[in-house]
Amino acid sequence: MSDLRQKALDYHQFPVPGKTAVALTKAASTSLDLALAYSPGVAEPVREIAADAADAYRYTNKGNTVAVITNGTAILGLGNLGPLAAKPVMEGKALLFKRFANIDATDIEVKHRTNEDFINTVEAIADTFGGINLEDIKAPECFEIEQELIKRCNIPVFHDDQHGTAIVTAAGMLNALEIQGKQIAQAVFVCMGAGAAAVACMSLLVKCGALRENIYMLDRKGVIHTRRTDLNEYKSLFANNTDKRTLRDVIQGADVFLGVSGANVLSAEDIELMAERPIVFACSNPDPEIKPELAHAVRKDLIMGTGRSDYPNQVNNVLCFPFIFRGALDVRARRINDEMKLAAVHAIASLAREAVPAEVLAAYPDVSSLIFGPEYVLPKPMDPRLLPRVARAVAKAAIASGSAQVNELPVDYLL
Ligand SMILES: O=C([O-])CC(=O)C(=O)O
Ligand SMILES: [Mg+2]
Repeated sequence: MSDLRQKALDYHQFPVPGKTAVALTKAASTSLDLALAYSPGVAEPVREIAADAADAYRYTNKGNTVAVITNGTAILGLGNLGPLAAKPVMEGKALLFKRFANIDATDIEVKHRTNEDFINTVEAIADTFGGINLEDIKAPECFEIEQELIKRCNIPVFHDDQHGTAIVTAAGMLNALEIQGKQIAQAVFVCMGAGAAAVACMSLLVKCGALRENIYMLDRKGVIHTRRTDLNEYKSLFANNTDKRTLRDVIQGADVFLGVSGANVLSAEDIELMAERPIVFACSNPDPEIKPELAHAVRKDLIMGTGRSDYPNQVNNVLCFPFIFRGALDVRARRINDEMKLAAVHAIASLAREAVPAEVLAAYPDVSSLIFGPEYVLPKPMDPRLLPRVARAVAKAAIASGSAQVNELPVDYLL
């Protein structure tokens, strides 16, 4: 592990500090180039945009940019370490936007006093960009911040830790349920954790057909039930009218455990109590709610996913955010709505059912085969089919649902 630590620090430090830089897309060698790029030529697009704001998409980089914005209050699973400490993660998201979807992302770390200050700051700069990816903002503030910014901005605002995570979780869950021979409307879910990812995952699974009364969500105080008086409005959405109070009470007979909480909170004895053919997504990073080795030792009929890249079935929002923004930007979507999110879920899920090209296998030399089944319920991040499939599905859904401002895709779009 200390080897990885030094490698990671060196990776970030050399040959230049950080992970991203600005590149020019136009010639800037001659005096004519400069006369076009800057004074006097630059005045022409200025006049066009002043007359019609939509021309910003035509004459500037707006339509291919995303701002990755945080306040550093919930950095990965590391906690509230402040905006500056979040910068490597935000640069990392920018790297992934560029690497997987050729989107130019800018990281922005905001220091603020009140939530209103944060919202005002983001609103004030939003028109610069084609979209806003909110990242690593703690619950429950993240809910209000996102909802308010969606209202105030004309571009998509998407809290990745809620919806990116939820979309990938739902895609993997639909596949895992099918492999285990379970119907989503009959499945009993235990969700350990009640933060941004938990609320978003369970809300999206309800939209995919899960029944609210079959969901038991737990926070630090235990099961979230209708007689609790300490719940915020987001947790209240999942208050179950039940006498069950503890993880042990609800895990008995459960079909699914989703962990978005902390390390080692699920025991082997808990897993033994689950229904036949259970599904466990233990997504806490870096240490899951239960180690896969321990879970498999007690249940041979289990499908297991984690947030980690060194086990099968990695549930990580990188399978979603570059591609959902690609599709949204390409049709100038005003919002990322439920139709677009569900289109992403189904595009990601269906890709895992198809044969994997040799280049994907080559990118994962440690795995011998990637065939739809208990060890492969989600595509791999390096799968080049993710970009065209997910972006196309999202763009089409944006057009069909009335969120797009460009209502036709080129016939060869992303082919
Ligand atoms: O960065 C990741 O790997 C996933 C993520 O958004 C988080 O943990 O906050
Ligand atoms: Mg995050």
